[in-house]
Amino acid sequence: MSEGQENLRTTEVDLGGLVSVLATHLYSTPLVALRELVQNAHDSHTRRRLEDPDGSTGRPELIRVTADPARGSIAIEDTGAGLTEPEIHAYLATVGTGYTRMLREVTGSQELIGAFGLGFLSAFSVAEEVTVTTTSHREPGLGHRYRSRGGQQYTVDPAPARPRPGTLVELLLKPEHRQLADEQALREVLGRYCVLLPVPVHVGADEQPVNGVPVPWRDRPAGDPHAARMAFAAAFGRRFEPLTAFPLEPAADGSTDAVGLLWVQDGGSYGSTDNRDLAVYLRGMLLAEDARDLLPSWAGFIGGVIESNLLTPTASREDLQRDEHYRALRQALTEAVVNGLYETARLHPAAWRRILARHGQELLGAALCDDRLFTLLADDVPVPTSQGDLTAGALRAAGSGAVHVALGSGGGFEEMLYRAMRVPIARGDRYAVLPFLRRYAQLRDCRIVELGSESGNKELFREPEQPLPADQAGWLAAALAEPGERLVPARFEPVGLPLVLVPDREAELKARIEDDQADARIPSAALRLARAFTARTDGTVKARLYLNTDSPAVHDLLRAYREGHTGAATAAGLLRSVKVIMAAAASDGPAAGDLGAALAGIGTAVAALTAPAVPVDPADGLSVDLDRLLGLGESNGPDGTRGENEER
Ligand SMILES: Nc1ncnc2c1ncn2[C@@H]1O[C@H](COP(=O)(O)OP(=O)(O)OP(=O)(O)O)[C@@H](O)[C@H]1O
Repeated sequence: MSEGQENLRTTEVDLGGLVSVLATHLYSTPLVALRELVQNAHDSHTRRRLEDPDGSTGRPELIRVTADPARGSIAIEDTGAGLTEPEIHAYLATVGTGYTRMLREVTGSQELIGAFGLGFLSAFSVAEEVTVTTTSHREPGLGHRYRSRGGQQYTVDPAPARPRPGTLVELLLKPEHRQLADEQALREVLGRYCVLLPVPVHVGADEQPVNGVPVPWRDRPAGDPHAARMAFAAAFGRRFEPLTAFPLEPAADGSTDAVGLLWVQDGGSYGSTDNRDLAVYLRGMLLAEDARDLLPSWAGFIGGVIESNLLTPTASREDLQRDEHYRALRQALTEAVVNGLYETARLHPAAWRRILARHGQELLGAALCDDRLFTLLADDVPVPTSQGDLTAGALRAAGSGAVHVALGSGGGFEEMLYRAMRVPIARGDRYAVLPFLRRYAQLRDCRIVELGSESGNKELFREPEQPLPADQAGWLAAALAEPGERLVPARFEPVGLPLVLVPDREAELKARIEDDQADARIPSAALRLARAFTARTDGTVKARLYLNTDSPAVHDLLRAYREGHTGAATAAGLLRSVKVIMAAAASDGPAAGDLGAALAGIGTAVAALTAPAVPVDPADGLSVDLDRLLGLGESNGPDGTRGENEER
């Protein structure tokens, strides 16, 4: 004995506490107890076949689960190997040890499910008393009855031999779990848990097993494989109808053994919808009911069932270890979804059209996350526009070779102009539309006009022939623009329109995306993409005030200013009011300026222009400054002098 080993002590186990934790806290739902017991019954069938391949003691046939609502009990009956009395003590009643794992190690059988020697304990999470009556196929004339309340102590007594080898497990349910004693509920739960188990599982007196639907990737059913896939998907997918179904094949490089079926669900999806639904089976038993994280995050419309023997379950068998097989499976599933969508587009055009119509919005985002998907979808996926859903190609054709997209949330002056020209405009405020079209334009080498951005507006608002002198531009900016508005002299149609305020849509978009982030409504991948596009916007310029240098009204205004005309400020005040009123009419959001003040400004200007001439006292040469009187600001000309027409 080495130094210090004389102090070696054995750790004490508080069996009562351990049993209680395992029985009541290991699993997320009491239904798992049913799964564990059916799985034990199934393993027992496999054991019997392995130990008695010739069937000298008869053949295992089926598993039957019955409920007695009056008594509040459930019974699981199998025709498997049964247990001898020593086996009851050594395996059933010893926590952490099971015969099943040993048998798998010896035989290498991949059909055996049990591994931890824990599952039976889960019976005590739902039952106040558990009775196991069993006859081993090795001792067909003997019967034993195990009985326990709570799992910590148990008795085993002789019992009449069962008519055939096998085991009957009876659960007297705790009052809070009595509702489980309902055969219809059992059909639903077991239909999902057992769908891939080869041994038939019947509920109550049913002649049809709950796992009677042919498994398309196993049974290779005769006839149309697509029809068989659709039938399985329709039977399994509880919430949605399948629009199409395609297989998950084993990876060619052997990185994953997973096989199964994926389908596109009916039921509209939006950018932020996540209806991913993936059930994972291990050796035929449901392991993870909602393993959505194995599917790509953009595939919110995909459902599926897969099975793999390489995955490792956690001890509760409700989740999977995140090991290299898990990662390889994720990769394989992404490939399978993309391949499946390609196959659907090629072989099932009607289903493809329905998928595009149902999931168009989400596919726009998906296309951005996967290059192959982008190639598939670029010309097919509908984009929401001012003229309904159109493909990017149709949008481009109608825009004379350019794709027009509005950055704002609808309306707006620039959009109005294009609508008048009957050019459809994509709704850039919708999920993924803007980055999708930017990428499309890059890929197809076409022009993209982003209405509301500075570059997009250049298409509408042309440079003036000559720049405005700085003093005139400065005066106009002070007289017409509010803080956050930038005055931009430009030429545009119609010339009758002297000025127009165009909000900076990129700044709006940025603000909205930051809002969305707070709401966590957009999946993070899509949000990152959107933010990358708005990162260059600093948001300080909230709107551009385009001043039409072709407009006669602007010519007159500038002339009046240059000449020091007192009416210049009155006219500018009037235009400022017009600006605010037009902006309010064009926007569906809050008014860009103070609408009340703008309306009042019109009245003030009209009053100023129609006020009776005030007589001038030639003695002191003073005149009444109308503008000052009206509170519209200084009316000084560039040099601070008054114009010759000031008394008019
Ligand atoms: N219905 C049954 N028929 C025959 N043997 C059974 C039955 N149920 C349980 N056993 C025996 O009891 C052992 C312990 O069962 P338990 O469910 O606790 O663990 P397991 O199935 O081996 O592993 P796991 O915890 O992974 O389910 C099994 O290995 C098996 O030998």
